[in-house]
Amino acid sequence: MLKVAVFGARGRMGQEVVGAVEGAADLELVAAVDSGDDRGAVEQADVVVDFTTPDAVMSNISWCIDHGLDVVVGTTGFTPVRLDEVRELLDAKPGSNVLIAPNFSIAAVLMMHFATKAAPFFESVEVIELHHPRKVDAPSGTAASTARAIAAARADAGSPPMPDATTLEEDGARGASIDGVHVHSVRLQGLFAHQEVVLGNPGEMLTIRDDSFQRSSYMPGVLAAVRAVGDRPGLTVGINSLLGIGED
Ligand SMILES: NC(=O)C1=CN([C@@H]2O[C@H](COP(=O)(O)OP(=O)(O)OC[C@H]3O[C@@H](n4cnc5c(N)ncnc54)[C@H](OP(=O)(O)O)[C@@H]3O)[C@@H](O)[C@H]2O)C=CC1
Ligand SMILES: O=C(O)C1=N[C@H](C(=O)O)C[C@H](O)C1
Repeated sequence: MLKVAVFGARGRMGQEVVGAVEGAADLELVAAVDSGDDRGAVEQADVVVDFTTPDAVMSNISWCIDHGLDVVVGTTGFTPVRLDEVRELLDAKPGSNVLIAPNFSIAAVLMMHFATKAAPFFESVEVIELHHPRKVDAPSGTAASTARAIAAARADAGSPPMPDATTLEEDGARGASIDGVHVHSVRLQGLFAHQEVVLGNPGEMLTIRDDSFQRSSYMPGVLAAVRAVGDRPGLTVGINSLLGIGED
C-alpha cells in the first residue's frame, strides 16, 4: 500500500482527492490537513498531494523536501522562476521527487498538446479560459502554461510576431500577455473549468477547446501521478509523459 497525505484536504479539490485515495485499493490515506492543522501524521506518508493556494504551495513543497517526502502538486502559480526554485530545493536536499502539473484532466492535457502543435501554423493565437467565480487565481495555471508552451513552439519554429494593430485600448482590454500570447479570463457563475485556444489565418480559424464539468475529471491523472512520482527522480512538470502523449 502506498501511503498518501493530502494538503488542502477540506478545499474543493482536496475533498475530491481524499475521496479518490480512499476509493483506491492500492492507496492508504494517512493524513488530510488544511492550514494550521498538525502535520505529525503526514510524516508517515510516501506521497503528499498538494491542492492549496499559490501563496502556500512553495513552503509546503519545501516542508515535504525537508521531510524526504515525494509530492504531487496541482496547485497553480508555477512560473519558470518558481520551477527553478523547486529544482534548487531538490538540489540542496536530494531524496524527494516532485511532480507539478497545471492540469490533471486528460482532455485539458490533450488540448494543451494539440494547441502547442498547431500554434506555429497560424498567424494569430489567443487563449480564453473560463472558470467558476470562486477560482483562487487569474489567469488560470493551465492558461499561463498553455501560453508559455505556445510562445516557445512559435519561437522554435521561427514564427513572426502576431499581427495586432490595436492602438487605442482600455487597460486590460487585450487580457494578460504571457510571453507575448494574449490570455483572456472569464469568471462566470454556472461554469466550472474550460479553455479555448483560438488560432487564425487569413480566411480560416481553428478552435481547440476542453471542458471539465466536475472535479472527478482530474482524479485519474492525480492518482496516476501519485503512483508514478516515486519512480521519477527530481522535478517532473506535467503528466504528458505518464500518459505517453509526447513532450511535457
Ligand atoms: N492541477 C489541476 O488539475 C487543478 C488545479 N487546481 C488548483 O488547485 C488549487 C486549489 O483549488 P481549490 O481546491 O478550488 O481551492 P480551495 O480554496 O477550495 O482549497 C484550498 C485549500 O487549501 C487549504 N490551505 C491553504 N493553505 C494551506 C497550507 N499551508 N497547508 C494546507 N492546506 C492549506 C485551504 O484551507 P484554509 O481555508 O483553512 O486555509 C483550503 O482548504 C488552486 O490553485 C487551483 O487552481 C484546481 C483544479 C484542478
Ligand atoms: O481552480 C480551478 O478550478 C482550476 N484550476 C486549474 C488552473 O488554474 O488551471 C485547473 C483547472 O482549470 C481548474
